[in-house]
Amino acid sequence: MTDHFNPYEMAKSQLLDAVKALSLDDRVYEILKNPMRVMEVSIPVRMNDCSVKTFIGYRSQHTDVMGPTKGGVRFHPGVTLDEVKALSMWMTFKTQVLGLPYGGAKGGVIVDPKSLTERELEELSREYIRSLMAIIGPDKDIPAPDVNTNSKLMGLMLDEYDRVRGFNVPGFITGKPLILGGSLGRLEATGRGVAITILEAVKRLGLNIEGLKVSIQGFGNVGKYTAKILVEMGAKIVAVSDSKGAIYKDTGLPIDQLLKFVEEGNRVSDFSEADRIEAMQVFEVDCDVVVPAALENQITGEVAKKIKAKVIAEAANGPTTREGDQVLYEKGIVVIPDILCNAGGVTVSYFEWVQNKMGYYWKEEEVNNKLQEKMVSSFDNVYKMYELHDVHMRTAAYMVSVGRIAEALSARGWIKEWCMPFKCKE
Ligand SMILES: NC(=O)C1=CN([C@@H]2O[C@H](COP(=O)(O)OP(=O)(O)OC[C@H]3O[C@@H](n4cnc5c(N)ncnc54)[C@H](OP(=O)(O)O)[C@@H]3O)[C@@H](O)[C@H]2O)C=CC1
Ligand SMILES: O=C(O)CCC(=O)C(=O)O
Repeated sequence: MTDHFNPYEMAKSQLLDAVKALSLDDRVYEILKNPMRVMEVSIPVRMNDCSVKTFIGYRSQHTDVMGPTKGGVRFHPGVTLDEVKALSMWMTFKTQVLGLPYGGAKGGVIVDPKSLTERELEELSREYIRSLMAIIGPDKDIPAPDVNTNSKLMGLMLDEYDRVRGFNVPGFITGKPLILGGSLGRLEATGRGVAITILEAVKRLGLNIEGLKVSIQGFGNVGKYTAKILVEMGAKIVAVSDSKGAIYKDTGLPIDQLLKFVEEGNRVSDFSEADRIEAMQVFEVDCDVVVPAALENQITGEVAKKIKAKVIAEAANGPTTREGDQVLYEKGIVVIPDILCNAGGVTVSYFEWVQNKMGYYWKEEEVNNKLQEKMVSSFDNVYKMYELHDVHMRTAAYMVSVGRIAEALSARGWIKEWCMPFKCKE
C-alpha cells in the first residue's frame, strides 16, 4: 500500500499523474521515478565537551538531463532519506516549470542545529561539504539554503569548498553572503516569488490584493518575506505561526514590528499585539489565502476540510498530502503548487550563478525585474495548461515541467518522437 505521508511516494505519484495526463511513454516515468545518485555520509563533529558525535547526511541528485543539479541543504532532526529524495525530484520539476538550465538536487543532515554551538555548527557544515566533494561543484551540483540553513552557513560551505579545491569558486553555492558573490534580492526571492504568484492568482479569480486576508504557517526566511512583500502590495496578514505557536489579528498584524520582534530572537507566539491561537489554527482562520511556509504534510484531508480560504499558496515544499489535495480540489480551492509558488528562490539562485560565471553583478532592481518576468510567465504557462486540460493546478504545473524534460529525453535519444504527442512551449 502507498504511504501517503511518505514524500517520495507522493513525488512519484505526482510525476505519474503528469505522465498520464500528457499521454507520455512509460519510459519517461521509468527514467524519472528514481534519483540518479544518492550519497549518504557520516559526519563526525568534535563537540565542545571534547566528545565526538556523528551526524548522518544525504545528498540526492535527481537528474542532470537539463543541466547541473541544484537545490538546498536542510538541517533538521526529521530529515529522512526518502524526504531528501522527494525534495530532489521536486527541485527538478520546479526548475523545469521555470525553464531554468538545471536538474534537481537536495541535501539534508539529521540534526537539530539549535542544539549545537556556533563552532559545532560550523564544523558540521564544513565536514558535510568535505564529504560530498566528489559529487558537487559549479557545473555538477550547486547547493543553496533550505530549512535551518542560511547565507552565513553558505559562506562557510563555500570557504570549505574553495580550500579543498585551492582556488575561489563562487558559483559552487548560491544564497551566500553578498561580499562572497551572493546576489542582491536572493534573501527575499522565495517570498517575493510567492507573493507574485498570489497576485497572479487573485487577479484571475477577480479578487483584489488590497485588503486581501492572508494566513501564514512558518515565519522563517520564506514566511517572513512573503508577509513583508504581500503587505507592501496591500494585503493584510491576519495570522502567523512558528513551530511553537501562532497569533491572530483580524485587522492585520503589524508586520514590520513582528519582523523586528522575531529578528531579536523572540517567538511569534510571544508577540503581544495580537491574540494567541493554536499553531494549526492558521489553517482554519477566516481569510482569503493560506500560505504553508514550513514543512511537508501539513494540509492533510482533515486539515483541508477546515480551510475557508479560496487560495492555497504552497510556499513550502510538499505541504499538502494526496488526500489534502483531493479535498481542496473538491472544494474548488485554487492551489498554487509548490513547484511554481516557491520557485523564486531557485530562480534568483540561477541569477546568482550566472552573475558568478560572468563576474559581473546586477543591481537589485534588475534582479527583481527579471524574477518578476520569470514568475509571471511561468504562472501564465501553468494557468493556460490548467484551463486547457481542466486538471488540478498541480498536474498542470507538472505537465509543463515533465513535457520539457520529456522533450529533452527525446532529443538525447532516450525516447522516440512518436512518444511525444505534446510539445511544451515557452
Ligand atoms: N529558503 C528558500 O529559499 C526556500 C525554501 N523553501 C521551502 O520553504 C519552507 C520553509 O523554508 P525556510 O523558510 O527557508 O526555512 P526556515 O528554517 O528559515 O524557517 C522555517 C519556519 O517554519 C517554522 N516551522 C517549522 N515547523 C513548523 C510547524 N510544525 N508549524 C509551524 N511552523 C513551523 C519554523 O519555526 P521555528 O523557528 O519555531 O523552528 C520557521 O519559522 C521549506 O519547505 C523549504 O523547503 C522553498 C524554496 C526556497
Ligand atoms: O536556491 C536554490 O538553489 C534551491 C532552493 C531550494 O532548496 C528550493 O527551492 O526548495
